Parts: sequence; structure tokens; C-alpha cells
Amino acid sequence: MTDDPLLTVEDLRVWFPVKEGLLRRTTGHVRAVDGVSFDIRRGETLGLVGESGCGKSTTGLALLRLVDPTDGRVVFDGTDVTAASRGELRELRRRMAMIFQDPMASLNPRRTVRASIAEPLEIHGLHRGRHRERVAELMEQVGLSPDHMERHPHEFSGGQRQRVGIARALAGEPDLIVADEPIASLDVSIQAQIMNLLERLQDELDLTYLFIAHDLAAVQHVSDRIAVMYLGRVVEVGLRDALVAEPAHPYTRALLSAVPVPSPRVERTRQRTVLTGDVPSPLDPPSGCSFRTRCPDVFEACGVVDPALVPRDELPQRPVACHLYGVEGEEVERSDHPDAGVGTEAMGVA
Ligand SMILES: Nc1ncnc2c1ncn2[C@@H]1O[C@H](COP(=O)(O)OP(=O)(O)OP(=O)(O)O)[C@@H](O)[C@H]1O
Repeated sequence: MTDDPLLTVEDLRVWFPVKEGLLRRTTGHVRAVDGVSFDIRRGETLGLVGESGCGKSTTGLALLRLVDPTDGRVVFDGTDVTAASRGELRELRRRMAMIFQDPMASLNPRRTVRASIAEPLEIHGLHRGRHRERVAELMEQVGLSPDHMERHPHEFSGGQRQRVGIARALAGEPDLIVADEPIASLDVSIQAQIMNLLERLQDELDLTYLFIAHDLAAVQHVSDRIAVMYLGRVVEVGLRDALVAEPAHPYTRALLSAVPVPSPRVERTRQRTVLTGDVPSPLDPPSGCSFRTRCPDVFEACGVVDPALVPRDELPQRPVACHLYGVEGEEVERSDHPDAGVGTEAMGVA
């Protein structure tokens, strides 16, 4: 792993219009991704973690422009994905591949696995005249017998299907793989095998991963760094061990509290941050800090100033979007956000 970013995401927004009525008028926007910034360094695994619905999948899809960003930039190895031409985009989608949670849904049930794995070879004009051999190599690489290449997805087990999905992702010879909950739909006994396979492939092929999961335990195991997402925002990024040992954002603390500790003694005595209430709707996120409605440490500034994801004095290596580490960010227009708490003057943050 190097410090050199392979991919940079700057202030990415993906808002989905909500259309209603006979005229299909746009009445609002689901702010699935709402100002996300991070980078992924060559050779690393960046874990992206957060509760269901916080915008992880949409972020992953936007990196390959499988959904169109509303605003912001994604730069992959010097090329602006957000402004790429069709030709550039095709090459970018070769160099960035995706693995999905449910291989049954991502593989065409009517096609043989040979045809599914060979599709990227056809699209990108790779290994012309020897697709069969290449598919056999890819199947072997992911631990499948090439003898089964004429079978259909339903003839494989869940874990084997995910291996097919991985072989298909590898077919374009990518540099970056976006793995969106790749083990969430598998039996626990199979999950470790798939994780080990992904780790082995990373070493063998010099791959860089964005590993998306709702479960911090899974992310923790494989990641070099972790980015924590809440309601369309990244609220904290840091090296895995530092972030797990000393989580800064109250939301990261809450996620870690939910991860079981192997020692029953520690499990009984450790301090927990338990989340109350529901995740607010991304159609109408709270003013200021989007976590403030569930935060155990909320104070006045949280309703008025939108906390920026910046390194704080106490945490120079760990950008965190939280006013507990100093009030930094943009003051929220009260007219835009009628539910904003108190005026800024009263708090001395103007
Ligand atoms: N095409 C779409 N149109 C409208 N809303 C969408 C669309 N795709 C996602 N959303 C909404 O955007 C928000 C973020 O969804 P997303 O799937 O990115 O979250 P996630 O963190 O990956 O959750 P999960 O783990 O459940 O997939 C959710 O409120 C979701 O309902």
C-alpha cells in the first residue's frame, strides 16, 4: 500500500428526484449521497461502513458512474470519471469492477457461467480467440473447477456463485474492485472462505479494494483504513487500528459498541454507546449535523453548523465531522432548515 491515491472522491452528491402526481412533478430529493469525500490509496482496502440506507451502495455505483452523480468529482488515476467520454468510461469500467451482494441477482440465470465470465472479455476486446482458456484460468484462480463452465448459476452453491461473480469482476483485469457487501448473503461458514479468497487475490494481483459493509466486524477484519458513513455523509476516516481503538465520532463509537468482543469479562464491563431512534429520512435530513437527532453528546452548535470532515487538532490523521472536536463547518441557513436549534450568536460560533 502507498499514500498515492488511486481514486479521489470530492464532495460527491447523488440526489434522486422524487416525482409525484399525474404530471410527475419533482417534489423533493432523496439525498442518498450528500457531500462525500475520501480517497483510496493504491493497494489498500478502504472499508466503507454504515447502517442500511446511508448511501454506501449509491457511493459505490457512482464511482463507476453506474448512477450519475448530481455534483462533485470522482478522479480515478488522473481521469475525471464524472466528466469522462463514452470511450474513457468504457476503459474506466474495465479498470474498476464491482462485486455485488447477491451473485444470483448479478448473474444472468439463463447464461452459462462461461458466457457470464467471458462477457467483460468481449466488451473490452481482451484475450481474443482464447476466451475459453481465459475463463478456465479465471475459474481456477477463484477456486472453481473449469469443468463446470457450461453450468448455469442455479447449479452452484451461494459461495460458488460469489466466486463466479469474483471471476467475472477479474476478467477485465481491474485495478480497483468495489465489493458491495460481498459476504452478507452467504452462510457464516462460507464468509471466511470468500474473505480469504479476496485477500489472496489482492496480494496476487495488486488489487485495491473499496469494501462496503453494514457490519463493522467484517470491515474491520479486511480494511487498512475505514470510512464511516451516516445519512449520505462520511463522518470519520482513519487507519483501522487507530479508529477501532479510539473512535472519535459518536456514531463510530455506537457502531463499535455493536461489535461483540470475544472476552466475556470485557464484554460485560465495557462502555457502550447505544443508538436510540431511527435514521432520519434522506428526503429531509436534519439541519446541521445529520447525526444530532440520535447523538448522545449533542449540543447547541450541532443544529446550526454543518460539521466539516476535517482533521482536528487532537486527531491530525483522522478527519472527523463532529463539533466535539471544535466547531468547524458551514453555518446552516435557518430559512432552509426551520428546525435548526438556536442562533449562532448565542453560541459564539458566528
Ligand atoms: N434509484 C433510487 N431512487 C431513489 N432512491 C434511491 C435509489 N437508490 C437508492 N435510493 C435511496 O437512497 C438511500 C441510500 O441507499 P443505498 O442503497 O445507497 O444505501 P446503503 O447504505 O447501501 O444501504 P443498503 O445496505 O440497505 O443497500 C436510501 O434511502 C435508498 O432508499
